[in-house]
Amino acid sequence: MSDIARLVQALPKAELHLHIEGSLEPELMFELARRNGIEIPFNSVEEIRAAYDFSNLQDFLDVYYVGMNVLITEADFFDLTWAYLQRVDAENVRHVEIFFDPQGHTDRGIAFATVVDGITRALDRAKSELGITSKLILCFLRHLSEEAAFETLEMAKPHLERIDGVGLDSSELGHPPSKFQRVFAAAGELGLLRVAHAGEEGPPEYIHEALDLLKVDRLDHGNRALEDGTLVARLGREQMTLTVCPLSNLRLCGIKRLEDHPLKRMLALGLRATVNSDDPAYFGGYVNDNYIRTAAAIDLSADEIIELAKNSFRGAFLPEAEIERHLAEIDAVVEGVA
Ligand code: HPA
Ligand SMILES: [Zn+2]
Repeated sequence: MSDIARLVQALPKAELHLHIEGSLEPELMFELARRNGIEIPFNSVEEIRAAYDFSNLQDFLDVYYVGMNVLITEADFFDLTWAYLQRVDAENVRHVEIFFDPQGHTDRGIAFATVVDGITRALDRAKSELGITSKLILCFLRHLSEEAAFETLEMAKPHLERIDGVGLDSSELGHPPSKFQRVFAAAGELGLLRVAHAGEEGPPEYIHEALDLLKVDRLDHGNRALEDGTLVARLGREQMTLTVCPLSNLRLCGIKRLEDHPLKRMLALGLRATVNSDDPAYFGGYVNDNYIRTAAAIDLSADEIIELAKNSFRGAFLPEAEIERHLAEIDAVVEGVA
């Protein structure tokens, strides 16, 4: 193992940008298709992997929504989530904030409760057996209507004890945050935290809207903020956490080569950037791979890697004392490694 890989493995980390449906590995997709008698347009695990050659976000989403059709029962959602949690436990991830896309399921006739019950059963087991803490974030699909988002928020109401926040994902271009201003306001009144994907493919204006209209507590991606100096200054001043996903950016062609990734520049500009996997089964790497491959490509120093791990806790929706405890753990690990 390289020195970088050893450091990344040793550091306690939080993952703040993970779509649980995007952790569906081809092997499990195949198994669930068989278990549930669902037809998928692939004949083998190799054929599934070969289809993961995307040229933009929409290209990926088209495959992602087909993949999630195999998720039917509470046990399926449990198995999916538990597989992810075991995987990141081995990478020394101590806290996760997981997105789920209820509309991808309820629109296929799956009960909202089936989805939440399966996911939360795995999260509870991770807490008791692995010591991994978690938050759960309901994402609205932005290519669908405001009305559909309100219906989804209504379905969530009996489950608010288990849902910590709302987010906004799916096709960004043509679906600005402003479309969801009212539903985010309603979610805020219910005491939910707010995040949104913005600036992944969309222009800086969408990031301004996420901040000003959706009143987000954290920003997902945010890469295109770098095109707008005023926005960069504001994000730095407010210490807004950006959940950056380098391998996702590469696979969805936001950058041509990982060497072109702006993560180092973001840190140098004083932005609170974090490293995350987004949809690890589709983008070729879990969180540690994102750290290690990016560090090698853009020459991140040990101090920058440590700062990224610290930022993952600073940006987490955890009580201040918990954050401080995780930061102290990182300091202790660094002392030990040094
Ligand atoms: O990377 C993503 N971007 C937008 N929506 C998504 N839904 C799952 N993954 C993504
Ligand atoms: Zn995402």
